[in-house]
Amino acid sequence: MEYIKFNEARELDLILLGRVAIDFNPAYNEQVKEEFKPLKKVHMFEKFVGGSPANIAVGVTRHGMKAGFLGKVSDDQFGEFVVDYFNEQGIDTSHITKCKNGEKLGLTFTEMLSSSESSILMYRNCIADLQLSVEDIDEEYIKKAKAILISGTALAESPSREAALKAVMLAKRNDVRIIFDIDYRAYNWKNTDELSIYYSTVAKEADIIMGSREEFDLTEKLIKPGMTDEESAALWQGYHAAIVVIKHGMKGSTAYTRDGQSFSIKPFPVEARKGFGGGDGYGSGFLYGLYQGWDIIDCLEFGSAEASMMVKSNNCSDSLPTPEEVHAFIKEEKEKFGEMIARV
Ligand SMILES: Nc1ncnc2c1ncn2[C@@H]1O[C@H](COP(=O)(O)OP(=O)(O)O)[C@@H](O)[C@H]1O
Ligand SMILES: O=C(O)C[C@@H](O)[C@H](O)C(=O)COP(=O)(O)O
Repeated sequence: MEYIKFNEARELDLILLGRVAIDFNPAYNEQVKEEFKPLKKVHMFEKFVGGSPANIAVGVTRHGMKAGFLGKVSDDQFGEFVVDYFNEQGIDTSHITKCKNGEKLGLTFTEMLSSSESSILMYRNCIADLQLSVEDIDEEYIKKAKAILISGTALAESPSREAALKAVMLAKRNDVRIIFDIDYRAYNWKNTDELSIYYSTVAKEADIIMGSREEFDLTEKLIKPGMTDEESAALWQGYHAAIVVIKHGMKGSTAYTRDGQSFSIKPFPVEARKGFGGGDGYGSGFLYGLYQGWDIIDCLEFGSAEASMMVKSNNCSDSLPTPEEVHAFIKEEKEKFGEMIARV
């Protein structure tokens, strides 16, 4: 069954709007192998493009999809690094603009303490990505896409907040599907009421909503706190959502479809290097499957496999796999652990 219809005539599969940053992760390669250790003890870091929507842009592009990015970068070498990297990947950068008042890209230092403990130290003062403004949102560009993905971080502050809401409104009137990745990062928000106001505004318009249980709780705070997954899915499907994906970390995740069905998947067991990057691998893989017209359970399996591959890796962007690599990973895991390893 087809749950979502994309306008096939559109040149871009997906425009992603929001956060792009720089990740500095403890170096880990054949020459320099930093073991798990506290951040203060790390001597060498590797630099990667980071930030959830930027990572998903890389992920879907590795899968052969055509993506564009709507965002703001710093007017310095880190900004150039992002644009160069995106160009090398084949991401359309025509609507990435430079900040004019010295705002800087966010810097993220990831601490990897053990396979189940990781955290991030963020430098986000005078931040570039939240400078995206309504002038940057061009209707002609939005019209080129089958769908737009809004990352919740973009709603944290003005002017980015209005830019994201404008993009949603223009998508709506131009037959562009809206994907809302709640992408909650506490450090961006002043209080949880604001968060519920803006998250729920976008969730009401979205065709697909993806988030963790905690993220749905935050979104629903001023509507009806304490809902079950089934109640949340029904709430958003009462607006526009055709698919609501609710994640419970290592316990697995479920996609609720508008016809009242639900499909669940578990993570593939791996030795994780960090918790970050799982959500972006999951999003990239799930959306790829959906664009291929696969059954929802296959989209979920693909997303879950890609998530597991990403938590195992040392970064959240550069290691995003090709479809062939994800298929090979799934095959290997099934040979080791059985056909139903991730399926519930
Ligand atoms: N330690 C792990 N091992 C395998 N898969 C994992 C692990 N941690 C997370 N994942 C996968 O990554 C997905 C997204 O992780 P989650 O923590 O829910 O989101 P986010 O990365 O957005 O915070 C999970 O649904 C799961 O499939
Ligand atoms: O920007 C961040 O919050 C952390 C980054 O290190 C990372 O690039 C990221 O965004 C990971 O997102 P996730 O896949 O949702 O964990």
